[in-house]
Parts: sequence; structure tokens; C-alpha cells
Amino acid sequence: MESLFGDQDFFEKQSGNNFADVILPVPIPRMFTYKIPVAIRSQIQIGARVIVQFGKKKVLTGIIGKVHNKPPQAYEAKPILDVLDIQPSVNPLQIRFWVWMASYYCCHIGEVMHAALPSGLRLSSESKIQLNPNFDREESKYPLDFREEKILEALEKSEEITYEDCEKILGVKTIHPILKSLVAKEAILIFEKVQEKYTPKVETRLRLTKDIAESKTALEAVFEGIAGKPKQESILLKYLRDVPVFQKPQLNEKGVDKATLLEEGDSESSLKTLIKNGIFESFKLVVNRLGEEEPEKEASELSSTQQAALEEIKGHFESKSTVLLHGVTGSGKTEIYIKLIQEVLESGSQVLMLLPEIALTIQIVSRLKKVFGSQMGIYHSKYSDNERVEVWNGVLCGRFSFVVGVRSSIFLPFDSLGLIIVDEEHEPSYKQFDPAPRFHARDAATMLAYFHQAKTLLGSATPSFESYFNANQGKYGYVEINHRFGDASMPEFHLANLSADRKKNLLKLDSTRLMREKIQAALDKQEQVLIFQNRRGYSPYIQCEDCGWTGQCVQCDVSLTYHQFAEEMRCHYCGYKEKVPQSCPACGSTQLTTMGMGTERIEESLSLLFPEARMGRMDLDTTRNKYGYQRILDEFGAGQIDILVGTQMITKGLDFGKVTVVGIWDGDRILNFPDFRAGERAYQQITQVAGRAGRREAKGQVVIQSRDPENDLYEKVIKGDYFEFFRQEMIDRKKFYYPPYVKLVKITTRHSDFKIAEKAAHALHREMANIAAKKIVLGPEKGIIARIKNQYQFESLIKLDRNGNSQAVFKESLAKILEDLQSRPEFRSVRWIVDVDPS
Ligand SMILES: Nc1ncnc2c1ncn2[C@@H]1O[C@H](COP(=O)(O)OP(=O)(O)OP(=O)(O)O)[C@@H](O)[C@H]1O
Ligand SMILES: [Zn+2]
Repeated sequence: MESLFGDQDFFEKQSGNNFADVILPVPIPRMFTYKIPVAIRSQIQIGARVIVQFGKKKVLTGIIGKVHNKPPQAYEAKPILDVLDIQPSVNPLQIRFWVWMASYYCCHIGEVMHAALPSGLRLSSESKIQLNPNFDREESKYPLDFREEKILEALEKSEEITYEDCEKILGVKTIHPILKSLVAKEAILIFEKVQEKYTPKVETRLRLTKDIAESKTALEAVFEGIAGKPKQESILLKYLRDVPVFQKPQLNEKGVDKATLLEEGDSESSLKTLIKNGIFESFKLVVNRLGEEEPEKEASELSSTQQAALEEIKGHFESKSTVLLHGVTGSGKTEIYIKLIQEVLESGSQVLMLLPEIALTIQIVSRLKKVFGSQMGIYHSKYSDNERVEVWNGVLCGRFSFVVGVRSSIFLPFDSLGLIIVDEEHEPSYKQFDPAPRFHARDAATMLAYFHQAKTLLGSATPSFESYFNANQGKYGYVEINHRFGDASMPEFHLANLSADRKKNLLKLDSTRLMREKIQAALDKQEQVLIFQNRRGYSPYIQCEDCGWTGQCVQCDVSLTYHQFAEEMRCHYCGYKEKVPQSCPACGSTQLTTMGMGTERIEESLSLLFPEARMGRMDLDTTRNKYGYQRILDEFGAGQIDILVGTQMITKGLDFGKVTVVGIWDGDRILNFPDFRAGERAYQQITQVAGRAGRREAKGQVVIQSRDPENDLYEKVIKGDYFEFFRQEMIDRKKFYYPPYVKLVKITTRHSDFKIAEKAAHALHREMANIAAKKIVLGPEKGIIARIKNQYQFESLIKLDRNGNSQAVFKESLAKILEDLQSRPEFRSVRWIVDVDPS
């Protein structure tokens, strides 16, 4: 990083530089050095998109990462062909951030670029075919067949054609051999054409022509002219109702959308006549998809506790760049964020607020939108690509000084961030698993803040142990709020013993008596209930009672999950699905039964137990479309659902006043997380779900069903002493070298052949043993799931010192080792996946 950015001249346009490092897109994803031709030197800027040649035939678009004066050693630099941007779409701070991310998370910078740019801005290319200008049909030594002739004829008519055109012309699917032959005969050239993918939204709008809009007499004349033509009259009257042209002439400038004008069934042909007669004129307008909204209300007055917390946060920011706000569920962290955001915006800096998932964004976003109106941009994964480009451009042009978004919003083109807030900072979904860059948005955000000289506020009711550790060490400022806003009190916990109820025959459809009583009590008072189960689908497995057969995925070593609604068994890893068999494929028995419980089945059971209750379900299956979450949450908020069953989607951030009972269907499932983080995760998950209960006057009740209610983890969660829990867990983490005492790197070796995968994993293991910077290398072991999508996988875990330097040394050596292994013929098709700070 130093070599790239240590020098001051990085940020300045230097006229004397002859070379540029260009970041190339996936699949090449690296930087290559190109020569800057004198003619375009003045247009070359960091972050500008340029067109370059790569290899013999490819023409690609890349982004300038650096300009300098050092020719490359290993190859001769080709010239940059053209510059696409006058105004760069990416700023130098972003490139600096990309470079950091690529080196920290061990991936290529082009992969970071790919993640960073919404696909509408992404660099893309499409192959086109043109006539070779040096080709002379008469002189050619090679005879052409009739198909080749046909292509050439087409090219004589139009300058360039696509592969698709060729397919149409010839009526065949495999045109590549024909084109290849034409290239060999030097008759055609194939080139890549850069395309802009983003399409602005254009509306056809209508307005009164100028003369009529400016003169009452002219308008009266028009009305006389169309007297007796009611259809035309109706359109004109409707327009004037929405657009009072004489009182507000500026509204006529903007006109109205044609579709809206005709919406009430007015006739298009009458409108055409009005246009033909010069009464209306039609024009095109680029509109923004995100709409305009003005702020509706002031921020709430802070309580004295909140005010004190705010002052404390600001106090810490004087000397520290990061502060952890540890406030119990319902303590009103959002209101504190709002005040802080307002102050930073007033000082002229930008603000970014990260949220882990869209499910969460809906409630918080609508609260924020009321205060910040249209200066706030929203960036999330369910947005269409064009909407994302508009947020991007909105940040670029200064329209959005504040953005709320999911993890990819750290890539937006901010140039002067003053504050980044990471809400629910403990959330595992901040980590990107696949593809690279496998970054953690919280950690990347603190780095981004550093580049901007901005502050970071991490907020949670159950901080991650990493952040809590940093706060304990004094690296982060620490602010605590330990009671809820207003009169709300913390919820009360109850453990319901599944085994005991089973023995006493009290279990009904897997619900304990206590669970049923609490739910009934809430329903009687018209209060609402949330039921949490960390497993979607109907029931995990279908099993043969006679031989024990269960359905397995054909591509992964996992059992298929039964989805009753579709009568299917699905793989939750690769999406593979098949119909439920009529009889056991192994022994032919028809005794197939379902095992275990998913959200779908719990919903069914509860509707049998409480037939009068209105049920709802929120999980991946019910929220696939863009407005899925919104619809369910709206219904719940409006009191149209009494019991909502859901996966972790319902655990976070939801703030519904009428929820008084939270049921955790299978507490033991939460405890059995196969990882050193099991305790931490269980504590966080239970506390967070429980935190949805009793957020107003009525006290919340939390029922946890368990076969093992004596487990002391339950006692600890119920006691709610986070520090004590942390302290105890840290003893083991320290003893066995786990984060936060060490840094982990996980390397997965993948291949479709078990033997090759195993051999490659062991080769890697041997090489890594020689790197001095690491503490311990564990593995390689077969992955927790040995095969996914027909790829066998082995995992190695490396533990590194926390000290930054030895991490860098390790990562550099690792890159060399992997490059070396990949170049061995036997391992050419092996894939290595490096995951830094896996979660
Ligand atoms: N100063 C205030 N004035 C009025 N209402 C407030 C104020 N502070 C908080 N509230 C209300 O209290 C409730 C809880 O606040 P909020 O959702 O911000 O809590 P939180 O700390 O984010 O909780 P969680 O961690 O569970 O998400 C909300 O309904 C919020 O509107
Ligand atoms: Zn599968």
C-alpha cells in the first residue's frame, strides 16, 4: 500500500507521467501497466474509465488506478486506446479503499471493482464483427462457402453486426466455426464493443404550448374551438385541474406524465388531436426513479439518558476514531443516531449508515426518511440495478449526503465522509461469503472511515466479541445504556421443558403447555406473538420408517429439506430440488415420515392449535419478491396478523409495540452451532429475539422450549450480564488461540475429483508450514460439508498474530505459494478460496 499511496503525487494529476496502471475487470481482475499516448495525456485521471487492448484480440474497459513513470519489467506496455470519462466515475479515495481491500482480503483488485460498481456502471464488452478493411474478395486466395458469403453480404450492408445477428442470418446456432474460418481467411475482424448499460428513466410528458399557457384569451379560444368535443374537453380540464397554468406557470414547464393524463380512461386519439392542433406539446424528460420527498417531522427529543449517551459518544470522538454504543434492546439507539447524523450533515460532511439486511431496513428506513427526506439515499440488494446507479450518481453529484444501506454501500463514491454508523454491528450477515472480496462490512467500514478521516459508531445490544474486546482494551470508546426507553422494562424469560412435557403427555404438535398458555394469554388481550425457528421449510427431512433412507442432494453431501407447500425436497446449498417420492427409493416402503420442524410446519401446527388466530410467516420462501418483507411487516404492524412465525429475519431491529410474547421454538438448535463462536452467537440470538417483546408499557414474556433447560448458557442469557459472559468465554478463546486473540484465515481447496482436491490441500499445507509469520496451521480437513455442487472441499485454518505486520507477511507469502501451486499442471483446475476473518 505504501508504494502506491505513500507518495503525495498520487492525488495530483501529473502531466509528466507516461504510464498508467489500469484495473481490468473479471475475469482478468488485475492491474496492468499501459502507455499513455501524448494525445490523451490531459484526459488521464485516476478513476477514469479507459479502453485498452488485452492480449491479441480483446478490447476491454478498465479504470485507471495509478499514473507513474515506471515502464513494466515483464512485458512491453501497450498504449491506452481511449478515455471514456471526462469526469471520473470513481474517486481516488475509492481506489485507495479497493487496493486496501484486495490486499487485506487476499483477492484481486478487479474482483473488488466488480463488487463495487453496480452492474449498470460495470465495465462490459460485447463482441462485434466487422469487415476487414484490408480484405479484397477478388484477390483472396481462399474460396468462401455460401454461409461465409452470406455473412460478408450482411457486412457490406451494415458496418458491424453481432453474434446474434449472424445466428439469425444463417439460421444456425453454432456460428463460431464459420466466424473462425472467416477470421482465418482475413475477411472479418472481431472486436469488443463497450456498452453503457445504465438506462435513464425517460417519461413522455405533455404540457400546454407556450402561447396558450401564457394567455387567458388564447385558452378561452381553445375551449370555444373544442366545444362539442367532450373527449378533448375532458383531457384539457383534467390537465388544468392538476396544473393551474396561470397561478403556477412553472408547473406547466414540467408538464405531466402522459400515462397519468390518460389514466382515467381518456382517449389517446383525442390527445393526439390536441397535440396535432398545437394545444398540447409532447416532450421527453429524464426523471429519477427514487422519487422526491420532503422531511415530514422533526427528530424526537432525546431522553436525558439518550442525551447523556450522545454527549459521551462525542466526547470519545475527540480522541478516538471508533466508538461502541452498547445499548440494550429498545433503548432508543436509533434516535441517538439521528441526532448525530444531523450534526455531521450540518457540518457539511457525508454520513453512511450500514444495516445488515433489508428486512431491518424497512422500519428504520421509514423512520429516518421522515426526518431526512430526500437528502437520504437508500441502497439495498433488492433494488433494481438502475435504481442503484441513481443512488451512486446521487452521491456523486451531492444530491445524497446521507445514505442508509446494506454492506455494498461502503463502495459508493463518497468523497468527504464524516461519520459511518454500523447498526447491529454484531450481525454475521455483514460478512460477504461469496464471491470475493470476502469482506466484513463493519471492519471495512472502519478502514473506509480512516481514509476519510471520519468517525465510526458501532451500535448493538449484543456487541460482537471482537468489538467488545477492542472497547475493553481502550482501542474503541465505549458507551453503555442499560435500560429501555420510556417506561418499558426488560422482558421476562421462561424455560419450557420439552422432555418433561413429553413424559407427562402434555406435548401437542411439539408445543409445551407453557408455550400454549403464554400464546393464548396474549391472544386474549389482542396482543401479538412472534415465534422464532432457525430453519425454513416444512420439516428438515423425509425419512423412510423402514430402512432409514433420507433424501440427499445429488450435488452436495447434505440432506434435502422438505417443503410441503410445493411437495418438494430442496437443497438449501445449491437449490437442487426434486418431487417427494411416493415410496422409498431404497426399499420401496410407503412409510415415509417427516422429521424435525421448519417454519412452515410450525405455522401449520399453530394454526391447528389456535384456529382463531391469524397467522403469518416470514422467511426466505415468503419474501422472495421485492415487496415481500414490506407486505408482511405492514400487515403485522396494522394488526392483521396475530402470530408471526419466522427465521432470523424476525430477530433484528423490529419494533412493534403490541408484541408481548416471543417464543423460541427450539432453543437447543441455537446452542448447537458448530464453531468456537457458539456461545457468543447463542447469547446474541436469544437476546435479540427476546428483545422484540414488551417494547412499550406491557411487560414482555419470552418462552424458550428446550430438551436441556439446565444448560447454563440459558441461565447466563437470562441473567443478561454480558460482561461476565464475555469474560468467561475469553478464557477459552485465549487458551485455544481463537479470535479476538488471533486472526483467522481459512483456505478452502476445491476440485471435482476427490483425490486431486485432497492432494492439492496437502501440498498447500506443506508449503504453508514454512511461512514464519503464522502461529498455527490446522487441517486440511474435509469441509463440514464434504461436497457442494459436485466439488469436494478441504479446509485449512491458519491462526495469525494480531500484529498487523506479520499478517501482511503471511498474506504475501500465501499469494506466492498459491500462484506457484496453481501453475503446476496437476493443480491447474483446482480452486483455492481464501477467506480472511471467516465468520
Ligand atoms: N427520544 C425518543 N422519543 C420518542 N420515542 C423514542 C425515543 N427514543 C426511542 N423511542 C422509541 O422507543 C422505541 C425503541 O427505540 P429503538 O428502536 O431506537 O431501539 P433500539 O435501541 O434500536 O433497539 P434494538 O436494539 O432492539 O433495535 C422505538 O419505538 C422508538 O421510536
Ligand atoms: Zn445441493
